[in-house]
Amino acid sequence: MSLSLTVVVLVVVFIGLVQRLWRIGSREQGLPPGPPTLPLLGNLLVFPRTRAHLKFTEWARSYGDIYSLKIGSGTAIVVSSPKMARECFELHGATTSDRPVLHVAELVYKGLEMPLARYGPHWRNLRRAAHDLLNKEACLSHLPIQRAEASQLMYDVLQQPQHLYGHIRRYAASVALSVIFGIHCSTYDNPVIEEFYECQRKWEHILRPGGHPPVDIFPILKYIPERWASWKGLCREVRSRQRKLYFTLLQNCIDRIKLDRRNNSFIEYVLEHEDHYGLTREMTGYLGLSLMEGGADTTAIYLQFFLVLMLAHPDVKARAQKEIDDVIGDGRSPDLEDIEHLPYIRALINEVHRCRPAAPTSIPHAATTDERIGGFFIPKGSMIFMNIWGIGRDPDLFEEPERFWPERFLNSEHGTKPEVDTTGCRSEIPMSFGGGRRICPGFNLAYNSIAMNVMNILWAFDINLPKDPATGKPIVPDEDDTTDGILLTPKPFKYDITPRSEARGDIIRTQFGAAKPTFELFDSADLKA
Ligand code: HEM
Repeated sequence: MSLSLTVVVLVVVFIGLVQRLWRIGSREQGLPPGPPTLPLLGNLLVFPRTRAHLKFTEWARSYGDIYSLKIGSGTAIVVSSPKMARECFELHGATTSDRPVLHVAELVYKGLEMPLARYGPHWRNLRRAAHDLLNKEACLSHLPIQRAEASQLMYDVLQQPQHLYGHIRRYAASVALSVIFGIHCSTYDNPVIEEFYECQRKWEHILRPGGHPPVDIFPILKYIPERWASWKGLCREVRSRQRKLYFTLLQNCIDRIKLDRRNNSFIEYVLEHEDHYGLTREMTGYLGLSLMEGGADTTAIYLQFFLVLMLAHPDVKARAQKEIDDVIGDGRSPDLEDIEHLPYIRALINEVHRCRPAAPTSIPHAATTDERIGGFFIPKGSMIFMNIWGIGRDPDLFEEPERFWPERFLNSEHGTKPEVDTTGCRSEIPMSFGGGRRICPGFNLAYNSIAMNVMNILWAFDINLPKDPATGKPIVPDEDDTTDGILLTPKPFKYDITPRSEARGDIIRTQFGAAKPTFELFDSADLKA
């Protein structure tokens, strides 16, 4: 080959390479529309690093209920209507139920935690076991401890109203610990509860924007030595602290079985049926961890938002309290069955879910094969977000979507405008629990906790805006003052909470006293304590 021919070949190869590289980051033929891309980077520079749900929702108004974002050569899909969510996660559930591989999650969980586990036999085994704990009938057997815990929450608020925030967090973690590991934690400063929330806090710190470099987009960053990568040390710390916590709780269950002192906790049951569920001991430990992580924070967040919304919307609170007074009165506190007779409070519960979903962009799913959804091409490996926040605020679906207005759920089962076609929506499960095969398995347990405590709080307490001592003006909480991340947690807020009557205070005290035998079963369960 002559020199000039070699040069021509090299130039052609070079141009070909440049063209290929240039195409990286651009939107492939057939993908859903989306914001304009840049060569190599795609939408990386505009991809929201904080409060992603707000930008996702703004883009949904421009690009529709399914749109795409390019992140380098990768693709993210955002789904923003109930109809598209159903098509994507239910009709195509066989191929859209995977999770994206996140390097930091691999370092902490090694693929064993259920919410982030890949779609496959390991996840299926965990999910099957979780279903046996959390299905509607199984949740009936958790009602005694849930009722006892709810009575403690009311009692704690009565005794120490200034620690409302901590009481709610204790309640949510202790219900999950009792049901899963058979351990009741009577105070917020209990070491198990403290360690649980501390591990959660550290994990959220790693996941926060800037908490680690974009290792999933630039895999070469994985090889940065640990002395220059503090996030790696933090991942190791979280992993070891979590293992210590959850495998100690697991050991407690093993010891109780050995001593024949079972208290019917879920993990005791799983330990005796590991073969049936196809679980190793390691997986059983991570099952307990997954359920704790999925169940405690989310329930606490819901109840905290409920209180913030009651403070900010006294008219709604007053209507809900009138309803509960008419049905329950002064002589007893509400019970779970009462919810059937309280349509306004049911509507209020749905409206809190709509306005303040705990996980506004859910946990991302991933596609295991090339798919066609909504008439568009969805490539294998795409990350798929369910934009729960955007769905709840779609003006085509909801009248005055920014308004906190429970009445919308009185007029229509789904809270949507009358002309909206809701065929196929799962009426019993609000969108804030995700969708498809990965839909939250804890819905029934969460629903019972939420219904009991919302009714109890409205019945027992008046929650009002406190006055600024300097100006005398009421301090209205900022509903948007939350942490940022997969979960949006309201920051501690100011409030005035008082019992609604002496008679109701007495009922709370009596009821808490009557709950003691239920707690005893779980209090004596911590063999190490
Ligand atoms: C208000 C309360 C709750 C909310 C808003 C909530 C919300 C969610 C959401 C949005 C997902 C992701 C669904 C998806 O990928 O499509 C999820 C998953 C999950 N939740 Fe919940 N959740 C709540 C309570 C609970 C409870 C009480 C438990 C268990 C005790 C629980 C355990 C889980 C687990 C294990 C997953 C992972 C499921 C999987 O990947 O297969 N959650 N939850």
